[in-house]
Amino acid sequence: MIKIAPSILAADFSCLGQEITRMEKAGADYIHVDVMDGRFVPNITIGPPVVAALRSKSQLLFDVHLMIVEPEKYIPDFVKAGADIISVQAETCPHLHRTIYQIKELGAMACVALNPSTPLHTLEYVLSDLDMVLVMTVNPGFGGQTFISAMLPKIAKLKDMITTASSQAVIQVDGGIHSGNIGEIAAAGATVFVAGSAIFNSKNPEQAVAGLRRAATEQV
Ligand SMILES: O=C(CO)[C@@H](O)[C@H](O)COP(=O)(O)O
Ligand SMILES: [Fe+2]
Repeated sequence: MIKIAPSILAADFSCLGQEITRMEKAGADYIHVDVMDGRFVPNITIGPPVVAALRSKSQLLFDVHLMIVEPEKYIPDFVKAGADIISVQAETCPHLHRTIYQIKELGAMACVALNPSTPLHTLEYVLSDLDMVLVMTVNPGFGGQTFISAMLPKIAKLKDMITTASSQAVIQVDGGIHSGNIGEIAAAGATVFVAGSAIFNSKNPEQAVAGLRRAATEQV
């Protein structure tokens, strides 16, 4: 039930293929791919050709987090490249319902990400259409930031909204997750955990993944 998704933003970009294989061997469930455009966030990372090149390196689900403006222009390319889950930031989607259905019609799982300051009611009328909701627990753009603890009540409130809406959506969290805080985040209702620094900066990624999973599972 608990899913651990290493973010390759913290990987060695000179050998991303090997880094992904290393994460699969370490017991990861998903590979989290952060796509940044230098416009929605002040950082630039990778695009569909890199995702396509990495696709053959792992059987794991590719969880592609789009931190880009006008994501609807690029979603088909990312799905073609091998994305299994596409997350769009709600702040970039004036036609959010349409974008969610664009993702689903292309055969990928649809997720909407919310910045820390974006209210949950943005999702009120689309919650039952979603496979996952991503609560950003840092302001997007960089790895290695500190978890914003005000997101704990937000996660708990989202969990209630999902139950009330009889939605199948699971709650993902991303930013500043480590073995010391994952328990309380799981207790609030999250089940999918993105972790970059906590896994890639560890000397033993297998132990890091197992430790995160154990600490989260104990609280569910
Ligand atoms: O989307 C983002 C940042 O914008 C994340 O996926 C980070 O890459 C997570 O890194 P850590 O906070 O775990 O180091
Ligand atoms: Fe991310």
